[in-house]
Amino acid sequence: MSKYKHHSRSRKQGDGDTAGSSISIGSSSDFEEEDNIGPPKLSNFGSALLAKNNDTGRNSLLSRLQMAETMTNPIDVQSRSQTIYSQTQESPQSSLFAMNLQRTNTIHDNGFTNNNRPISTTTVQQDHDETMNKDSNFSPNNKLKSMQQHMKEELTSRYTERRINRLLLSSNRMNKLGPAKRASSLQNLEMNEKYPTMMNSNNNTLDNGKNVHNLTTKSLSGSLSTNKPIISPNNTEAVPQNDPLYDYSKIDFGELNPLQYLKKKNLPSSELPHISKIYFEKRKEEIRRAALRKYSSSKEVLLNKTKIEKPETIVTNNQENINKEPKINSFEAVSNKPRKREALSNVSINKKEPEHKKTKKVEIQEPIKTNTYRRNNSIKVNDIEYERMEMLGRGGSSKVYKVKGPGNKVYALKRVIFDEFDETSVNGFKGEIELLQKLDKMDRVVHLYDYMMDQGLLYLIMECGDFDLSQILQTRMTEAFDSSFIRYYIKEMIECIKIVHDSDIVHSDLKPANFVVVKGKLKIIDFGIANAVPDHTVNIYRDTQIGTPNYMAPEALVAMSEQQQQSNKKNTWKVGKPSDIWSCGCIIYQMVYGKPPYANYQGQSRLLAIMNPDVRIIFPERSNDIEKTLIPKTLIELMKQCLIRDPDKRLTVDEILNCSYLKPVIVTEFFIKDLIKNAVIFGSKQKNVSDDKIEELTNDVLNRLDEFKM
Ligand SMILES: Nc1ncnc2c1ncn2[C@@H]1O[C@H](COP(=O)(O)OP(=O)(O)OP(=O)(O)O)[C@@H](O)[C@H]1O
Repeated sequence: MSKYKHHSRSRKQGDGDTAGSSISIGSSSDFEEEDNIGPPKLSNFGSALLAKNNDTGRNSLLSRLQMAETMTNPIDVQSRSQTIYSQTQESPQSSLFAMNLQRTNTIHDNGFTNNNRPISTTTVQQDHDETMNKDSNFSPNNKLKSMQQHMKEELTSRYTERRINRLLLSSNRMNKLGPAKRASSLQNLEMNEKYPTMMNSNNNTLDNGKNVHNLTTKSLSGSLSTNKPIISPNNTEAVPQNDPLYDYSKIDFGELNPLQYLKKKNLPSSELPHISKIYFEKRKEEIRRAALRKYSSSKEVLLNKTKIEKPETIVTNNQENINKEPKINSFEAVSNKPRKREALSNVSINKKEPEHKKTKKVEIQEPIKTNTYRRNNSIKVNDIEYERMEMLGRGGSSKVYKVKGPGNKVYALKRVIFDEFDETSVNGFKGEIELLQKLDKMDRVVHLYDYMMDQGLLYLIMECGDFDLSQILQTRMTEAFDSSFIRYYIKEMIECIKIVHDSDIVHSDLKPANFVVVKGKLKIIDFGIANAVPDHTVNIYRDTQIGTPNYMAPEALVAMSEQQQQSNKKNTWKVGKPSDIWSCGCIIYQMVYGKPPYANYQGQSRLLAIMNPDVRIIFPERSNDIEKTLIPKTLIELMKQCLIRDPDKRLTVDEILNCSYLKPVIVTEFFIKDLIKNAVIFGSKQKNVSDDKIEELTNDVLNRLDEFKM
């Protein structure tokens, strides 16, 4: 505020001064940039003093002397001197100007001379003459030139200092500039090299005198232009500036985080982003090394188990493998060649083997790194190129794409990311491939054409479906209850499960999304946590994954929860074919009422509700939609029979397929009339009809039904 006042005041005074109104020190092109970022400009009056009679627009004592000569009123002189005094408090240039005035011993801060004499033209002239006399070598012109030169240097020094200050504070921003801007910033820095002595002398005052940097001009510009380390005097360690070749191991953070390190080494806060970057680079490296160690040991274990033929490549290529990690977020594959046909021939499931001794036959083939293939939307799986068309869906750790293969044939490509170091998940996927292979000839299981497994990525090339059952149910949500639709899809679904159960496999994660319609037929697509049931065993114990809680059977959840409580035991739980029937019951329930039985419970309470026998499932008589259609009793009965808590009492797939809801008898009107007529005639002759007689009659009617079916 005061600055503004003085400034305007000097301007006003300068208004009457021809030089002051038109000349300013900032008018030179050299300083144009400073309009925005440089130090405050001199007042017009000060500018005039410095600039008048100088063709290049620079400072001139002559102008000051000339002005002093024109001043006849001492008060005028005093007020102008006060203005100068005020300026010395406000801006570096003004203070510089005052310094120069002091050097000449002519005008003192308060408008008085050193001897406390009021300033007058005579005083100025006198002092001037005295000065001239002290140094006989100094002609007035020489002195003026020398002063001009000195003031120019001082100004440049201050200007440079400010620039360096700013650059230090924004040095981290430099790194974010584009090449062009960075180059221009560096150009500005180059001038600093012209004044190394000045810069050295100003070093200690940088950064508000907090003694944080003490950089030399050379080290700064050098570091920024050549990416060499900045060296702090308090810090013997160097801070590399984006130097890719810099050995980060030189910096030892110890237990410190970047901020603590910064403080300990007394580095400026502007270095924090850079230090942090180095810190995280180091951390990343450490993690990589740890992963490498784990990778080596896991691979060794895996090799022993799966008898991989070329173990030496794993060991020798460890570093290489890590560097060539596939990018998991893109549709890219590390194209390896796992000799798929050989792998498939290895697939065989020995049902006789006890569960704990079961050996996985699908082997991970060592990658042959000659065949990497990436092109836009294309991917090669075992040397066959597929072009991505659209995404079909995604699962917990997978994405499924519709792709076009040789001869424009359409396939589903499932790309799964898994932890290659986690033996359980590796085995899980191998198990899924085995099951798909085992059921390959079956009509109700999606066909697996090819697969490729390597380095945490699994690719499955499968038969492509049009929709999955969850999508179908979703679109039906808004429509009224339709018994024919429900009957059709229950039948389709149970046909799929029958294939699985007949192969002594328990799926254990049945849900609508795991069925797709392929050319009008429902098929199972997913065997993520399925497993083969050993002979003569009803239930098997599964480890690893949990199914989808909405559709999970109570016994599976109870067993799992018991296992969890015994922390020393493995996290396993019991599933059997009846568990799949429960899941089917839940899916049928969703078809009828729009959501699975326990859908109204959320999270943990849903699991508890499923496990709790006191929480009974309600089977409303009418549908949930606006029409409130009466639900066929046979359908309600079917649901109830699937959702019995006792697994042994649940229906089997064959029983479901033969249930009266799925095998309804539709008769003609004539049949009903005939039946009633016969019943009345028979009743009129009989006083009482025994239960046995009714049973006999019923069977008779049923046996003749085929004749009367519509
Ligand atoms: N062969 C296929 N044809 C058409 N769509 C498919 C096919 N395979 C999968 N999808 C779609 O991709 C979705 C996810 O597939 P999938 O269930 O196999 O993944 P996932 O990782 O095993 O899922 P989750 O682990 O949740 O069961 C499916 O719900 C389906 O919509």
